[in-house]
Amino acid sequence: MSDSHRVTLATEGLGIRFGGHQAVQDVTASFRAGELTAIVGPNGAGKTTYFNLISGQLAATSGSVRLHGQDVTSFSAARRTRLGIGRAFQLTNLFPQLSVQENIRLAVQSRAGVGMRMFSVWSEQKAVNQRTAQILEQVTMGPLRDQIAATLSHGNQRKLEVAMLLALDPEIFMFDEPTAGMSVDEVPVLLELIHQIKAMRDKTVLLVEHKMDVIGALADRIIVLHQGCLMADGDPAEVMALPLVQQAYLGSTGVRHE
Ligand SMILES: Nc1ncnc2c1ncn2[C@@H]1O[C@H](COP(=O)(O)OP(=O)(O)OP(=O)(O)O)[C@@H](O)[C@H]1O
Repeated sequence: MSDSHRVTLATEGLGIRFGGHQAVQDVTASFRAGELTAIVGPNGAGKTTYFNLISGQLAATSGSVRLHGQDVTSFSAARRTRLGIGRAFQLTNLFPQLSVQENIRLAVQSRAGVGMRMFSVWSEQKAVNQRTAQILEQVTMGPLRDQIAATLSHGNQRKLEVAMLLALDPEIFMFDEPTAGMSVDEVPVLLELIHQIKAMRDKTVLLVEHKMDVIGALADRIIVLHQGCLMADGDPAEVMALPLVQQAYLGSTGVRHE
């Protein structure tokens, strides 16, 4: 099997119960390098909870999460991050009082573990500076490098968050409604960034998304959750055409409920 199609992440019978409510139930799915999977479903279907179970923000009450076959279900979120599960949080990863450049620099340093080897501080700092400049350019935020993160527009804050995730260079990228709250003209740049990540071929991308145009532009595959259960999994066009999905996700009128 080529490297870009190997399974990197999998959930087996994954579930969580909150008191009497089974928010996610018996979800078995595997995700491959070079593939972007959109996770869709009506409000309250369990999409964010499924994400939380994968990234470790929530502890599963049944089933397992596997990274390259290793069972990481009992690992903390921080440990999963170190192993390569990277999640863009809705702006909670930013340091609001630092500049764009300083934010990215911190993420690059964190990835590189700078400071551990004093004898090579100079060359490490040079490498950090180069990588920071490269990411600033990639996310087209060069002109904003000295702006304080808290003063950025919402769209640019979301972009900075993706930039920081890029700097951390995880193997698994998880995005939960990355374009939420963005203005129409801010959306294409972010989609292009996610497209670039997918085009790296060795990254596995998971995307929780409501907007059909975003899904259409990016998804190789769609997973549908409904009342916590996996209802469909497959090719986007085929999955969205299923009567079951049309009814549950789009509603009988064909209009999605935001
Ligand atoms: N910490 C929690 N405690 C209790 N119930 C919870 C908790 N987190 C989520 N739930 C419940 O689990 C269900 C799934 O919620 P979740 O946020 O995962 O849905 P979602 O598909 O992401 O919805 P949306 O599209 O509205 O974001 C909901 O009924 C929600 O109320």
